Amino acid sequence: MSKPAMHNDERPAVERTLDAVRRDVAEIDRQIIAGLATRERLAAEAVRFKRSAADITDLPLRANLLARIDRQAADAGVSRALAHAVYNAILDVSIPRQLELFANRHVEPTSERD
Ligand SMILES: O=C(O)C(=O)C[C@]1(C(=O)O)C=C[C@@H](O)C=C1
Repeated sequence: MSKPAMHNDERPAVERTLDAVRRDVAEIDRQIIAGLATRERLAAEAVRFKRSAADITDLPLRANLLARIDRQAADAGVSRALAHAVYNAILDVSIPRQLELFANRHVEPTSERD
């Protein structure tokens, strides 16, 4: 896409309204939330393949994920600080949730007669 022509004061010649910018931001937020919902479902699905809680809290797994995120952030021009803050926040919620699902999977159903 070509850049809009600039005035001498460096503002775009065709100025968008703040409302238009906010609508675009809201659409990006919708996509982020939709992606997070899909990610949560996939993380829950991954629990089925875990043999122990340690498979979920595995530090090399987290380190590999963050290394991949670093590369993707660099390619996209996103700062490492933002990418790490976002993904550490995701994992800080996602891992305890996976552990909870794992624990529930391993609870034997109690007998109705007990
Ligand atoms: O890749 C896995 O095995 C997962 O369980 C997914 C996932 C993730 O949310 O990205 C979950 C927790 C791990 O520490 C790292 C990866």
